[in-house]
Amino acid sequence: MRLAEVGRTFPTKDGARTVLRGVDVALSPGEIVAVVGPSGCGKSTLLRLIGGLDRATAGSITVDEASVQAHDESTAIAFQEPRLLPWRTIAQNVALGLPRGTKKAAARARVAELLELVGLTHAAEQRPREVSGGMAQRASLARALARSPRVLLLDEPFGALDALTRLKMHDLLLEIHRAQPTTIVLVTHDVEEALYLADRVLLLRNLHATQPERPRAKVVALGSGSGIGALGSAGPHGSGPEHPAHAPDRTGSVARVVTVPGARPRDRAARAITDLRTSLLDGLGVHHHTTLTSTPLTTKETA
Ligand SMILES: Nc1ncnc2c1ncn2[C@@H]1O[C@H](COP(=O)(O)OP(=O)(O)OP(=O)(O)O)[C@@H](O)[C@H]1O
Repeated sequence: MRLAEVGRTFPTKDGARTVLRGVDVALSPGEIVAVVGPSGCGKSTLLRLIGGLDRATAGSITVDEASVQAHDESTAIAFQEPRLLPWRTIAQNVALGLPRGTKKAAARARVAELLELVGLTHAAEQRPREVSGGMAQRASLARALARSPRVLLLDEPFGALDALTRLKMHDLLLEIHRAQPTTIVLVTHDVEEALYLADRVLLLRNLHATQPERPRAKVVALGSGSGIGALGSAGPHGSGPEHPAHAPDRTGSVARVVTVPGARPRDRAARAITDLRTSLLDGLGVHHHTTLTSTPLTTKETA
C-alpha cells in the first residue's frame, strides 16, 4: 500500500481546517504499522481515508497500485467498539463480513474457520450480549478478516478492554497475522502496544497544536539494530536511515517513523524497546524519566 502526499482538509464554519498533510509512506505486504499521536492529530481520519470511508483532499492512496475506492473491498476496518448486531448470533455477525455473493456452503466453512482462529467456536450460536467484551472484540476481528482483506485497519481495537484481556488480544492478533499475514494499520494510544505489535510506528503530530512543539529530547542511540537509529525514516519497510530522501516533511503530519527492532513476539522489557518507548512518549509530550546504565551509549539528535 502506498500513501503519497496524502492530505485531508475539512471545511468548517471558520474556514478550511487541514487535519492531515503530506503523509507519505509505503507499506510492504504483511507489514504491521502502528499509528500513534496526540488526540485530534488525525489518526482515525487517516484510517478512514485508507478504508475508503472518506476521501483525501490531497495526494493518493493505492493498494496494489489501484486507488482506494469508497467502501473498498480490499480493506476491512474494526473499531474500539465491536459494533455487532445484537439480534444476530456471533456466527451470523462474522458472516456479515464475507464478500457479497459468497455461496452458503463456502460461507459456513469460512465462518467456522474464522471462529476457530479467534477461539470462538463454542460461542458461535450466542448473541453479543451473552459474551464478554473480549469475545465480542474477537468476533469483530473475525468479521473484519472474513473477506480476507489485503489491508486490515484497526482503530483502537483493544482500547475498551481490561488490561489482561488486552495483552491476550495482542498475542491473538499476532497469531492471526501469522496464519493470515495481512497488512495491518493499527491506530492506538498505547505506545507499548504499538512497540509489541508493529514493524514500524508512525508518530503523527497535531497540525493545530496550541503549544509550540517541545524541542526533541536527545535520544539514546543503541546502534543500527536498535531501531532508534531509524527515527525519521518514512520509506518503505526495510529502508532505513540510509534513505534520507524519505525523511518526513517537517511541516507535514508525520513527525517520525520508527522501525521497531527484534522479531515478534517481542520482550516488552527489552532495553531497546523501553528506550524506544521513552523516545516515543517524549514525542507525544509525555516526559518520562529513566536512568541510563550499562552498555556504552552515545546520544544524538534525531530529525
Ligand atoms: N467530518 C469532519 N468534519 C470536520 N472536522 C473533522 C471531521 N472529521 C474529523 N474532523 C476533525 O479532524 C481532527 C482529527 O480527528 P481524528 O478523529 O482523526 O483524530 P484522532 O487523532 O483519531 O483523535 P483521537 O486520538 O482523540 O481519537 C479533529 O479535530 C476532528 O474534529
